[in-house]
Amino acid sequence: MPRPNVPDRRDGVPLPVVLIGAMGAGKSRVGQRLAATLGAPFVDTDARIADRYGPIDEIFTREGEEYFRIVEREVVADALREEAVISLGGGAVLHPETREDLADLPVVWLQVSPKAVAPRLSGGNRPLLAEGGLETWKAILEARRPIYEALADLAIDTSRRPVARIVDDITGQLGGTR
Ligand SMILES: Nc1ncnc2c1ncn2[C@@H]1O[C@H](COP(=O)(O)OP(=O)(O)OP(=O)(O)O)[C@@H](O)[C@H]1O
Ligand SMILES: O=C(O)C1=C[C@@H](O)[C@@H](O)[C@H](O)C1
Ligand SMILES: [Mg+2]
Repeated sequence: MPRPNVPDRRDGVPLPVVLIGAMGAGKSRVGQRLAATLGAPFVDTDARIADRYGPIDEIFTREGEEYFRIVEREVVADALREEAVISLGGGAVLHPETREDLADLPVVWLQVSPKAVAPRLSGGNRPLLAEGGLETWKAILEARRPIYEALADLAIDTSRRPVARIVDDITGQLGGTR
């Protein structure tokens, strides 16, 4: 039976559907492609924060991470009410209210190995990786792994998979299952 707070389905995939995971796992890129495949709206909470408050690295520098998490929570809470594919920032799951919201929604955890993520991180502007690079990325992932694990309905390793295959996996595994 459909859940009351999962009001819509596209190709059998319940909406909203939420992508979580580490920096560079592919949440933005896979989310965009999944939304296009389903004909659903796409929301990237990092992009929305940047639209409303300016570049994320500048928010970190000017106001600090604690302030960023408050702003992020507001944007995430609004987004999770939309019938859309929603890609969260890597650390959005740190907020307890976001974890509560996600407990009732279909959540896909995109995973990636350190080896595969290294080249993906080279171009980005990620304030938490400004010092320590890949070692910092690994430490952040290990600290968050239990959270991602507890929230995920489906985990997909993106390390050596093209985006189209990942989207097929998601639609195949979530379609008609909830
Ligand atoms: N399956 C994939 N195979 C190869 N490259 C990929 C794959 N998925 C994403 N990428 C590339 O990796 C980089 C990071 O991807 P993306 O921005 O989607 O990650 P993200 O999870 O949204 O990261 P962040 O948390 O920093 O926003 C981009 O250059 C993207 O094109
Ligand atoms: O993993 C994180 O804590 C972050 C990931 C990015 O998506 C951004 O939300 C920001 O750079 C923080
Ligand atoms: Mg992203």
